[in-house]
Amino acid sequence: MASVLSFDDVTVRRGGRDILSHLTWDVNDGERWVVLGRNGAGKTTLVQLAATRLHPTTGTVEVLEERLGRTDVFELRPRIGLSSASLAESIPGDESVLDVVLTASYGVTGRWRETYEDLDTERATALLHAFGMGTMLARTYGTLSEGERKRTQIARSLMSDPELLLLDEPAAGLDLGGREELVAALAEIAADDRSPVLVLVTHHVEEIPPHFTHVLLLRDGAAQAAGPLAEVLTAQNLTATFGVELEVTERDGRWSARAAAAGSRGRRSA
Ligand SMILES: Nc1ncnc2c1ncn2[C@@H]1O[C@H](COP(=O)(O)OP(=O)(O)OP(=O)(O)O)[C@@H](O)[C@H]1O
Repeated sequence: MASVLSFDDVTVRRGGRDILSHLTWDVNDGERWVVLGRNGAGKTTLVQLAATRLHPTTGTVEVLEERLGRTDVFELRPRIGLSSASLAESIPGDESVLDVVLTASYGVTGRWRETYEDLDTERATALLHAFGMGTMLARTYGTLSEGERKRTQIARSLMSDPELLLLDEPAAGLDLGGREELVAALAEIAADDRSPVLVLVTHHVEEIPPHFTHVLLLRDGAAQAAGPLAEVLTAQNLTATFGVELEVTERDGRWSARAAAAGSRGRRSA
């Protein structure tokens, strides 16, 4: 099975603190991972490493079998789809929806003098249709609702037909209907053998789409637990990860979690 991500004893130090600490994590072809952890656990830092936007302070990171520090990241980046808040912030408000997606072919945000083939335009249009944005191709990004922006960002992240797709909190800011539409769209991608390897960062187990296979639980920059969803997403592991006594249930591939009843509700451990 081909390795897609391989983190070996990875530490990232910032401001005198280890924000990722001795993390070892392997993602292989065909897998669909969820990364869960409370605020500040290091999830976005992990995505930045996987997206080749950041190098580890110590340890090694291999992305698509290329080792960071020994490879040209600009050649690697088109093979990786990324949807994140920091990338979204770099999209100009006056960019058309079609161009937001089209410009991913060159890994840029903001159309300038690049030339695009008809095939690129057709692919961008098809992706926007697939994410329910087909009637808004000419709208400017700045005029979209949060849900429409999120769908445009995901269409963009698929434009280069990536081998690895990183989605950092794609459901943040969506209403219930928007979240459910997104979860359904991601479930469809996850179920398709031709889809890239997926890594989805979230705070909420309710946002885990069906057909996801593995979970990494991060706490204080370290792996609390990692492995197949059904084995790892237990009340005990979630409680340790979030520092609150939690109960977890699964039905038809969807998960939910709530504070455990009787006495322990809302209590945080150190
Ligand atoms: N450049 C930096 N200098 C100092 N601290 C940093 C820097 N970047 C991130 N951090 C800290 O590292 C920790 C992990 O940040 P990160 O954004 O990876 O967490 P996260 O799990 O994505 O959090 P959230 O769920 O709140 O988005 C946080 O405490 C953050 O304040």
